[in-house]
This record gives sequence, structure tokens and C-alpha cells, in this order.
Amino acid sequence: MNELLLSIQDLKIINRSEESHLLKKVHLEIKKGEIVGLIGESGSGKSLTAKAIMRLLSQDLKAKGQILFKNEDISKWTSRTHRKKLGNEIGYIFQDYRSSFTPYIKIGKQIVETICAHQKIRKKEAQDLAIQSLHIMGLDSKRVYQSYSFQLSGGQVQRAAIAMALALKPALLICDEITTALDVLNGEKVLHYLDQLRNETGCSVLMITHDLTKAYKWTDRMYVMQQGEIVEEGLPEEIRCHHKHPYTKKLCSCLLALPEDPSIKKERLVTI
Ligand SMILES: Nc1ncnc2c1ncn2[C@@H]1O[C@H](COP(=O)(O)OP(=O)(O)OP(=O)(O)O)[C@@H](O)[C@H]1O
Repeated sequence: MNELLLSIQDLKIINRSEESHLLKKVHLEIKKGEIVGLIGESGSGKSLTAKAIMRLLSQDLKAKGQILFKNEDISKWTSRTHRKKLGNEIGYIFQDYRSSFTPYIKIGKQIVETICAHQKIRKKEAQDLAIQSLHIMGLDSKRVYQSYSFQLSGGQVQRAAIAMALALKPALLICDEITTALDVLNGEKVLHYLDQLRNETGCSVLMITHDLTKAYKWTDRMYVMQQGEIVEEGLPEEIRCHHKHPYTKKLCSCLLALPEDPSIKKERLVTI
């Protein structure tokens, strides 16, 4: 678990038109096989960090600094290499999961096309892989395969989008708020599957979330972001119990209940 997969050093993102700094100084590292959490309030720069890793920033934004993936400077990738790496090596599950699918093409067809675009695989094998991935996500795989995205609930589309990203078994999976559209049970199932996938394939995960409880439970290490800067980094237990930054303290104090905290039940009993 020691080999470095991704290293972000001194990342700054500038809005060209306003000359404002959206990201000020971001340092972040992900080792092979690690699940790393990126937490912070809305607008703090979590998705911009993810888009910078994917080189998917809009034209009006300019990135400075260095991002190394498997020791390669991603800014030096040609467009062809970039296209090859996306999906295959770096998977992204968007916060806006509905945009993962074109509404007028069936889900199954889109997953198969994505698999075939990235892997040398026969269509039949890609179809089987698509069905299998949908099934693993707890979906009625055959029905979802034959459906258009507008025929499914938000949570079902979200899980189909996750299935599509996971089918490619990328080395790094960036998950941007992937459980927000899911109910508690399905959210837990998805995170459990991610953990299982990491154990089986050794892939790494960058888990962007507002949900501190989920980050505590499922990540190996966490970064806390505020107003375009990483203000704290540590193991989940360190962030939870020995945080140093006032912003982390504020975040943690908003938590009503954390699992495995024996004092919580007691307090609740007293209140009741
Ligand atoms: N294309 C853009 N042009 C100008 N500003 C942008 C652009 N994209 C994002 N921003 C701004 O950059 C800041 C960080 O946005 P980002 O989407 O990274 O936040 P976030 O931490 O992911 O928030 P949330 O949790 O709400 O998704 C915000 O103030 C946002 O308005």
C-alpha cells in the first residue's frame, strides 16, 4: 500500500476572466490501494480538484502546479493518451450522475459502447460484463440494461453510472458524492462494494463527500478542504478526535452521531 499512484503538488486554479483563485494551494497524495476521502463544505473546491485530475476543467479555468499519475505528468499527455487514460485508468463517477448517460440511448448499449471503446473485448463479453456490473450494484440488471435513463429512478441511474465506471476496473476511481441519490441501505452497499473492489483489484479511490460519517467509516485517510485549500490531513481517527484546524473542529462538531461512539446511545437515552 506504499506505492504512490497520484500526487498533486501546489495545484492552483485560476478563473481567467475574473483572475480569481478558485484553488489556492492543493497538495494531495493517493497511494495504490488506498481509499482517500476529500471532505469540505459546498464550494470549497473538491470537484474542481477532481476535474483537474481528469483534465476536464472548462476553458475559462487555468490550472498551475503538478499532477503526477503513476509518475507521469498528466499535463504532458497527448489528447490521444488522455482519451485512453480516462475511463480505463482513471474512472470518474460524476456528482451529476444523470449526465453520465445520453437520454435517448439505452443504458445497456451505452455501457457496452464504453467498455468496447476502452478494452479489446468482444461485444458479447462486453454485454455480459455490463449485465454483471449492473447486477453487482443490486439492480434488476436485465431491466436496467434495456431502459433509458429517464425510465429509472435517480438512485437507479446513479448505480448504473457506478456500474459503468467499475466495469472498466480503473486504477483510480474518483467518486464525487456518489451516494447522495441513494437511500441509506443502497449507499452502504455501494461503498461496501467499492471497498471489496479495492481489496480484489488493488485500485485506489478518491471519495469526495459531504458525509463525514461515511468518510470516517470507509476511508483510509482524509483531506479536509476549505475555500480552495487543504487545511488538514490525517487518518479518520486523527481527523475525528485529534484535529488541529478550527474548520475541521467546526465540521466535526456538526455531527450528531458517529458509529461506535458509546457516549451517543447514553446521551440519547437520557434525552428520551
Ligand atoms: N467553470 C467554472 N467557472 C468559474 N467558477 C467555477 C467553475 N467551476 C467551479 N467554480 C467555482 O469554484 C468553486 C469550487 O467549486 P467546486 O465545484 O469545486 O466545489 P465543491 O467543493 O465540489 O462543492 P459541492 O460540494 O457543492 O459540489 C465554487 O465557488 C464554484 O462556483
